Amino acid sequence: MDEQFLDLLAEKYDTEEKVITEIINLEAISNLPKGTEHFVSDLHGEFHAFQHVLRNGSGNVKEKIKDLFREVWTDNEINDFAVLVYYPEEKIQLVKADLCNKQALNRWYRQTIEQMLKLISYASSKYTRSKLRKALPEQFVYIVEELLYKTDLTNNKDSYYEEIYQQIISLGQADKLIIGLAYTTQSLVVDHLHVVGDIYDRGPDPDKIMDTLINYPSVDIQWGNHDVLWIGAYAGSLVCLANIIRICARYDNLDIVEDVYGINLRPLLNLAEKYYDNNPAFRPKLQADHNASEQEILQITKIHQAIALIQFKLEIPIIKRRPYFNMSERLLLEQIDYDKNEVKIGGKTYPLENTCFATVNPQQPEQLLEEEQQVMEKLLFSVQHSEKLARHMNFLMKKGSLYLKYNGNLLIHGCIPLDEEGNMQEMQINDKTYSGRQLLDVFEDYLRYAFAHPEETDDLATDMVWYIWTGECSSLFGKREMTTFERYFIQDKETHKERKNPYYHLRENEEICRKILLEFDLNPDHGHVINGHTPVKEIHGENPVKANGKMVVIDGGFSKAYQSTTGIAGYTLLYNSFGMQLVAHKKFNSKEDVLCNGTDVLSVKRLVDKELERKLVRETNVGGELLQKISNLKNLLEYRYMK
Ligand SMILES: O=P(O)(O)OC[C@H]1O[C@](O)(COP(=O)(O)O)[C@@H](O)[C@@H]1O
Ligand SMILES: [Mn+2]
Repeated sequence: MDEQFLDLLAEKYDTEEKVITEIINLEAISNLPKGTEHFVSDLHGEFHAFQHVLRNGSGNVKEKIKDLFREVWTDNEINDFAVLVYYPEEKIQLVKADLCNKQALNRWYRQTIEQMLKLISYASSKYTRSKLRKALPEQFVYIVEELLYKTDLTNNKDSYYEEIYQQIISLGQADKLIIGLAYTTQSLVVDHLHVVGDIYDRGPDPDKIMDTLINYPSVDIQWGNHDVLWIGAYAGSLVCLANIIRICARYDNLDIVEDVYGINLRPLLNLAEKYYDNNPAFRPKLQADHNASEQEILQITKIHQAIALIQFKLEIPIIKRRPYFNMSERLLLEQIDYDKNEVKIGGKTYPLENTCFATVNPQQPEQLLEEEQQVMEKLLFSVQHSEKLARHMNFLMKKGSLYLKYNGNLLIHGCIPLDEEGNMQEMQINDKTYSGRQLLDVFEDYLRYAFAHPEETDDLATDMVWYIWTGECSSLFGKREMTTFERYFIQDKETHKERKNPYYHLRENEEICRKILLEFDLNPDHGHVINGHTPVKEIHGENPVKANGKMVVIDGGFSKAYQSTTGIAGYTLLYNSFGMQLVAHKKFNSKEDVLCNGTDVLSVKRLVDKELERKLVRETNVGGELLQKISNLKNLLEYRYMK
């Protein structure tokens, strides 16, 4: 082993005792049961529903409460306590309003603190003391440890412990302590979070989700196509930028762009007011509780058209300069007969409706008006100078990747592009052909390059980010085409269909999933492919667990806009030392509903896979790192101290 490396290591472990203590410590940790992984996907800006799933650990919190108190508590008591763990601040206020005098409240405090400690002790039983310490509310660590680790079998210290409880209450610290312990419990039931893509678009609060993730102790992200669109905009792709604004307009979410990220929409609005009018195809999809006035709706409708047309124009030169994107069928502005108001697609002619082509020059439809050009330049400047967006995009890059191999599983938002025979679909980029894992690695390299060079706006890397959003070989899109134009302007629903990659029917087949796992050097006997992206239509009997358990699809639709097609409000997945369980969530109404009615979103659990033997830390990704560290320390021991 490299002596220089060992010398460096010796600076930290400068006595034999220190080396030995660390080896013992790491060996012990690697023999603990593996921590619980929590998988979520397709959050689509639904911050409150996401918060709820995080706070209840996909049902894990309640499960632990039941394990402990099932024999002695009613269902109502269990629910009440669970709600206290999820939303401690609000629940304490409700309890206070309910209890009529101070004595009753103090009794409640006394018993609640003790119950919380029991729960924490149980939820932390597979972790080291040091890990638990880190999860405890900082200002109470000493007191809580004292109460958690009481070992006095002779009862000599009973009054000492009782005094601690009473002092906490009389010094007015009970609220703070209970709140802190509730958050400790939430963080103990899940060890690591995977977000399998699509944080952005459609719902109102992706920024709040990003802030939550930034503060989450242990998380990784597999980018979704919508996340890549935002990364692309920040990286200098004008067409990605037009797309994100179009989608925000469509879902009445322009506040995210304007108020949250501070991007000035005034120039775009001026342009929109000048060239566009009301148009039924471009009226925003409004949330049930919206309070937009007709005048505001009209403004959004105009912005929506202005930016959609800019998007369609911007696509043309990219499609032309990248023939291997194989997207010439999407040059639709060139296929329009502007006099007859018709378009030709796939040899067929369709009448157009709700058209708004005032800014289009039929001879050169790709040409932006000078005003449009200026609007886009200003928008891009604004986007690239938004501090908040920079923080969120940098985090997406740091914690994110196109796919992830983690504890034997393959996590990917969309698909592995395949041909009808189940071979890895090939894509030619410049003069080279790529497929499977190699293709995904190339995509990721381009995306990272584009992000690192935001000043380049028309290079291949930047175009490639847009391709990942919408190209047929993209592992995040997985469809032959995106029919945005047809959905706005053509009535015939046949044209709206987006043909899915063969992956989406082939993934039902176990052999295919095994082949994919092998492509990524994963063990097909133990691994699973975990996908988001396509809403699982439970109401039509679709099964999220496919290919004899090798494939799990967890997009059940956090996105409110899609809940009527899925019939539920999303799936999440838990993977603990005993195996994998899928959780189906019922629709989340509001935090207030949970607090007032004590009803949790009912979550139905289903076993996906059961480990024959309990899985230990040493068998995980993190365990691999620990074992490497142990081996380094053993080398150090020999090199430095055992001569
Ligand atoms: O539901 P909308 O807003 O019309 O969006 C539809 C578009 O979204 C997409 O489904 C992509 O978004 P998802 O990744 O959420 O599926 C496109 O394939 C489709 O054209
Ligand atoms: Mn998606």
